[in-house]
Amino acid sequence: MSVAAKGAPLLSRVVGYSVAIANNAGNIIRDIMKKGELGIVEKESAQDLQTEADRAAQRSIITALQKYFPKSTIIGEEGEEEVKDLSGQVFDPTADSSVSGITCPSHLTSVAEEELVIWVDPLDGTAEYTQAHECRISGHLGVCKTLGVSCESLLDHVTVLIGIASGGKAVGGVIHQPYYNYQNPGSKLGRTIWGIVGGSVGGMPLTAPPDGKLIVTTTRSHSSSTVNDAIAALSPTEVLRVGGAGHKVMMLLEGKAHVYVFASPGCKKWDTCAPQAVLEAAGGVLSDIQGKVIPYHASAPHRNSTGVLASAAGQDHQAFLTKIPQHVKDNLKA
Ligand SMILES: O=P(O)(O)O[C@H]1[C@H](O)[C@@H](O)[C@H](OP(=O)(O)O)[C@@H](O)[C@H]1O
Ligand SMILES: [Mg+2]
Ligand SMILES: [Mg+2]
Ligand SMILES: [Mg+2]
Repeated sequence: MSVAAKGAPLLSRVVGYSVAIANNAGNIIRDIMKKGELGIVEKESAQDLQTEADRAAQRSIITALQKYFPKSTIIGEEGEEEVKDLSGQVFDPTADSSVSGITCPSHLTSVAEEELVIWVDPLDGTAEYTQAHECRISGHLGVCKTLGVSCESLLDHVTVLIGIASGGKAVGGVIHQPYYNYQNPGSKLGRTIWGIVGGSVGGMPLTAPPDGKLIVTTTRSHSSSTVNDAIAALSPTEVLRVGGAGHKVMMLLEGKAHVYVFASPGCKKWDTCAPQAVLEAAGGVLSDIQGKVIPYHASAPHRNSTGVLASAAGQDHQAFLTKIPQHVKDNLKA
């Protein structure tokens, strides 16, 4: 059923419109990088930056969601003030009928707008976005001398996250990756995956990670002894250190990693709500490092102070949890 269809469940419409809204935010993010005026400001620290792309993407996402779902509660990473200066333009998602096949499980078909809490991360991977920009203005080509990876590849860590919660649970989500396909100049950039837990998932093919290996994906910029102890306890065959909470979960969905381990209080509800919903729609699991469900009520603390553990579909999440050392779990108390 098309999301525009009158009888479509509200949750299906929110997911369907959010795909178009996230794709539009991806255009804004790419345009600002192209113009090269990022307007970088520090938030809590020099490691916690915000760019004009974060602000403009958030304005476009939240004003559109507010217009079409005014009774829902919308929480964006970049706070209230970043939404105020409206240029009067509100993106219209209803014209985009590219999304089809969204199915909603019976227990979610009657969810009311007032029950929805929408967690928005307008640009996940700001550090990688700004580093790629720095590389460009300093004329780096190919492998970046300071980073040891190709500067352009950092752009692949950037995602736009729109997560939908009902009853404090992640139930729907959209992950847009604006620089997907950057390796093929001239090709269409960007891809978007969406899902409803217990319903359908779509937008990109799902691939299981390889047998006979255990590939862990984790932080590239917030390591600690606790983070590394948790990783070592799983005896991985490979560790991929990358940016972006959304990007790490995409790696689980496309078979590049078996598990995402982040034994640190670094990420927030807007980093995990959308990835959790899409991952669980695809058969995976996301919990905190103790194995507890992450709450997404409007009044939930924004910080995920007890870490993140996410397993690809078909992996034994409980077995991973059992291997996490007790001192790691003790270090990450709520
Ligand atoms: O939206 P941003 O601020 O880029 O989100 C951050 C997360 O908050 C942070 O936890 C992630 O840290 P790691 O790279 O160490 O996983 C960062 O990548 C972004 O997702
Ligand atoms: Mg984020
Ligand atoms: Mg962000
Ligand atoms: Mg941020």
